[in-house]
Amino acid sequence: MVRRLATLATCNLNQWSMDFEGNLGRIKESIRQARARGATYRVGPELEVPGYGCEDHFLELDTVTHSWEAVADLLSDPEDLTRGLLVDVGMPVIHRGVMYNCRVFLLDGRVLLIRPKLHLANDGNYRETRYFATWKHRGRVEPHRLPDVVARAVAAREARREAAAAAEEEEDAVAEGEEGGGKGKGKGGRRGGGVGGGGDEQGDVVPAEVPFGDAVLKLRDALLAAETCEELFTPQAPHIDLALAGVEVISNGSGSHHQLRKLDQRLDLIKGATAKAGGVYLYANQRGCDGGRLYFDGCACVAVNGALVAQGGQFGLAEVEVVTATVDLDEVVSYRCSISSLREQASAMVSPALVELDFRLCGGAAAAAAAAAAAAAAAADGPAAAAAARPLYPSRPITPKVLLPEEEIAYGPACWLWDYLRRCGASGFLIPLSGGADSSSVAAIVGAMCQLVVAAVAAGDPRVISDVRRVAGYAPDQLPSDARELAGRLLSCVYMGTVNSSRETRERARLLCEQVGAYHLSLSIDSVVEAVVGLFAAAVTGGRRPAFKAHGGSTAENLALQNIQARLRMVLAFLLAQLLPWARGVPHRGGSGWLLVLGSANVDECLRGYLTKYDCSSADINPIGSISKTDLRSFLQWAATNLGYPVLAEVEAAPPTAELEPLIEGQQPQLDEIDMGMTYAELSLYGRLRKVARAGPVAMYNACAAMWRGRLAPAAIATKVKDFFRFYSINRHKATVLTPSYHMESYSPDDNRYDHRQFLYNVRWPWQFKRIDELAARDAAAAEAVAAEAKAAT
Ligand SMILES: Nc1ncnc2c1ncn2[C@@H]1O[C@H](COP(=O)(O)OP(=O)(O)OC[C@H]2O[C@@H]([n+]3cccc(C(=O)O)c3)[C@H](O)[C@@H]2O)[C@@H](O)[C@H]1O
Ligand SMILES: Nc1ncnc2c1ncn2[C@@H]1O[C@H](COP(=O)(O)OP(=O)(O)OP(=O)(O)O)[C@@H](O)[C@H]1O
Ligand SMILES: NC(=O)CC[C@H](N)C(=O)O
Repeated sequence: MVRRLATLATCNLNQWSMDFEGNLGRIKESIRQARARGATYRVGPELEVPGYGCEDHFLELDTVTHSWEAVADLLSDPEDLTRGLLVDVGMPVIHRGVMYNCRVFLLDGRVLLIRPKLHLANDGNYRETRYFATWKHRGRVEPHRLPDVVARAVAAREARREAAAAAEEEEDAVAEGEEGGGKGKGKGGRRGGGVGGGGDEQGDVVPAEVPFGDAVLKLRDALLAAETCEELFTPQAPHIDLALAGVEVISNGSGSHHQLRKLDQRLDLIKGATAKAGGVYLYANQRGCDGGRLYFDGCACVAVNGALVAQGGQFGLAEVEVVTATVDLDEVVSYRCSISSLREQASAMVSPALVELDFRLCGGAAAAAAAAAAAAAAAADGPAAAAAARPLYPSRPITPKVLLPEEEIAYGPACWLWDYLRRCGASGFLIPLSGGADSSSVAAIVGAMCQLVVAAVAAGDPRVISDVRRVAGYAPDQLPSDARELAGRLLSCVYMGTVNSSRETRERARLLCEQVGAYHLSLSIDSVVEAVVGLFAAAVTGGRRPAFKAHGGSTAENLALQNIQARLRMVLAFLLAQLLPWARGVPHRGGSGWLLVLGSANVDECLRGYLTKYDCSSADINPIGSISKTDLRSFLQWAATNLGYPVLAEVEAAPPTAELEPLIEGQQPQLDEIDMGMTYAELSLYGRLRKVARAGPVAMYNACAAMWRGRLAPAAIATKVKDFFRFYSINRHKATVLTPSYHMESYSPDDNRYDHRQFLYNVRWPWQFKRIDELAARDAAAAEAVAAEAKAAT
């Protein structure tokens, strides 16, 4: 018996919002790779044509027009990339005056079906309902008129193919005499029975209209349908009805961002989708920084009947990564038939809207053509590729690869930084490096980036090679082979010490630069601080100088003297970023280049406001702005060994300090957790309760009281919660100017895109705090009553 075996392709693409040319190039490359592996279906990420993160650009009609232009280019591509390969791309489409987030199915130079998204993503960083509507006419298909640019492209391809066929016939006639030259010879013999596809050899008129709706593609040998990203996450996910309706292949083109420890959830959903109802599930995703704070973390994969059979990388520098699996569609039928309850539900299912298509996923003419293309590519590529083109066997289940959180912290931000650097025109990074945990983590992440770049160069990635040559200024015959050498070109760090700095932090900063390979400067900025304070005293107070608390000054003086050190560091950092390349004589595209200033405030200090507004926490971008101190500390431990920067273990072990107040007997008196009045562990808890668990002050008191019952008195818990809300609200204004950060943590307080709240509060919270006090009194009385009862019982 002939099994229904099909090779199907999905991919991770590093798209860049609004870069239509680059995006189309990457889409084409993924199609080429899918063809070379003999695939008959290729699915790409959500909105891959314009890029997922276009945001309000989606409101510009240009964005839709350019997307169609790109599709037209793809359909009429001289390589005929859609011949014999069902291509499924993501783009916005306007239908009857409404914009939808769509999948567009292409085959043989034609558009076959446009499938709009049914459930939009609108939580956290997602705002899809701002641009798109959901498709509400479930199970219905309507005609959609294609724009002229597409109709013309279809016609141009038809004309080209007809001309080629005529030329071929003429050649055959000349070579073989009049008996040769049968029509359609060697073309696979498909004939159009459905909409759009399959009629290309019959000289059909170009269809100006195509079906639009949540239809299933009824192929000659399989049923195939799409769901899009968020739909997988919904309680009534479309894949359930699709599977019950007998759809064997379900694809999901996604634009899904990285968040620490999130991959597990995504894989569970994908495996769960096919474990319950059987089927083949193909997941495609964007990968990289597409121009904003999010990092899309790829992980394209294929699951069959609850087991993962292929998985692409989560982080990586390759712009195009195609993942293929060979699947046995009969295994899907067999799996489903074996579950009685599934049979019962499936038999009650009403048929979905179908779009018929004369095309086979398995073994048919298209597959043969694809296999021939694969064999040809293999022959050209040598024995390894030839092996890949041998007869089909179903892909076997694999163990899902899920990275440690420490690895996610290293490689997600490292890849985000690489995308940002190569796309923004800078020649490297500048880090104001204090030798503390935060800025050291950022330096280590840049080191990890250099390691990834060197590995990609060694693997021969042409894109990385050309990017690194351009950004780091290598000569045409030169390439980086050592991550430390590359770091010496791309990373400059500056320690800006004062009399309040310790020898230890200065030394750790120096050592870290040595281990990473970064260019290092160590400065004393006392004279600059002195100049500014001196100016203030001369101009404002007639020579009376502010003093630190340790020297008898007030709180206001003490804070002002700290903040001026911190803010001057920011000014110096930007000056150095502008002029260091010039000072070092580094050639960069005819000039001397400039550096991106990296910030390193972590999520907890932003939440509490424990930072000086517009000091070095203000930078161009911040790779760790939404990572908690707790996670950063385990990252440092991991990186000391795994990235090969041993000094990070010492950095991690040192108590966090701002080093802004005078040393007392050579010791640093200012420790973060004491200064803040709360620990980083507590802050992390408050952060999660506030944002993830949506707790207001009273709900947070109740949650903490439940957690800390018996360990802390209710009044003490009430004080902690009130302290947190007081500091949070006093400092909320700082969140409005946070440096754009890689978004990694669900409790990020990033005011700009993610955590939308007011920034002027009544910091006494009179209503809420009174309620907390009442609850604390009630809890204390209850605890006393329990204790009294227990005492009476003994
Ligand atoms: N509601 C409001 N809306 C808009 N702006 C408001 C505002 N309230 C104050 N402001 C402005 O903000 C200023 C106060 O903020 P800012 O100047 O930052 O000063 P501030 O928050 O008072 O002090 C900075 C704090 O961060 C600590 N620090 C400093 C350096 C490093 C580290 C560390 O991370 O280790 C910590 C330092 O010890 C101190 O506790 C005010 O002078 C005012 O200009
Ligand atoms: N002595 C210094 N030299 C260079 N940069 C410094 C110095 N002190 C602070 N900075 C910069 O200012 C930022 C904010 O300073 P802060 O004292 O708040 O450090 P932090 O957020 O605790 O970070 P870290 O753990 O890196 O010290 C630091 O992350 C660092 O980039
Ligand atoms: N683009 C989307 O639909 C993404 C939404 C989804 N919840 C995710 O984070 O992956």
